[in-house]
Parts: sequence; C-alpha cells; structure tokens
Amino acid sequence: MDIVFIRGLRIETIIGIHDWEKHARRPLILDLEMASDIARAAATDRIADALDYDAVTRRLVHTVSENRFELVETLAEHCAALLREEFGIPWLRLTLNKPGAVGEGVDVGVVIERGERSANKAVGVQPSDASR
Ligand SMILES: Nc1nc2c(c(=O)[nH]1)N=C([C@H](O)[C@@H](O)CO)CN2
Repeated sequence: MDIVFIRGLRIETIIGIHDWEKHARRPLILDLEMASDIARAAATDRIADALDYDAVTRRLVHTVSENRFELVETLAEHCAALLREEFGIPWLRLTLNKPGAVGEGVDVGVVIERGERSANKAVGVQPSDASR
C-alpha cells in the first residue's frame, strides 16, 4: 500500500465543550495518511491520476473552518467520512491535535483509522500468505 500524506496542517476553527471555547477560533493541527496506489500517477506523471494532496488540503480547510463541533472525535469522524466519500480513499489515518487545550506545550487529540488497507498486490503472494 502506498501513502499520500499531509502533515502539520494548521486550521483555525471553533471547537470545544466549554462556553468560552465557542466564541473564539483556535488552531487545530491535522496529520493525514491516505492509502493510494501511486503506480498510475508515477507512470503517467499526470495529476489527474494522483490523489491530489492540494485538493484534499483545500477540502479539509473548508470543512474544518466552517463547521462547529464540541468534540475532536466528532470533527475527526466528519473529516474521515467526507474525505473517503469524496476522494474515494480506501483507508486513512487522521491525527487531530488540539494543542494547548489542557496546558501550554501539551498536545491532546485523537488518532483514527478508517477503512481497509488494500490487498497485498505483490506478484505470487496470496492473501493467505500475507500474515506469514
Ligand atoms: N476526548 C475528548 N476529551 C475532551 C475534549 C474532546 O474534544 N475530546 N474536549 C475538551 C475541551 O473542549 C478541552 O479541549 C478544553 O478543556 C475536554 N476533553
């Protein structure tokens, strides 16, 4: 399985369970790994054959900044479902970091994995061989 990734994406949004959190934007840091077979894109050198990390970034910025949730869990699930549906991503790992939420210099948040990693495509390797 190949990976297309985005790391350190900073997006400001309204998020939190407390009243004071509902009135001020604060930054979240997103890290994203997306399963993508890069063979075709590598062969054609065409962005149309690639999972476009710029398009994914723009979509994330839009949905994170426009929506308001209380929990980082809810936002993470929202982003994962949206990206998988709109970009046809079979598997992803999303880290959502809310820096400073419990104290200066402390990172808190969630890491979620959704979907199935693609089957082993190695020549001559059967699915039953993959775990050996
Ligand atoms: N598992 C979670 N715990 C907490 C969250 C959250 O989103 N998920 N949020 C908060 C507050 O909003 C926090 O960021 C500030 O006190 C607390 N715990």
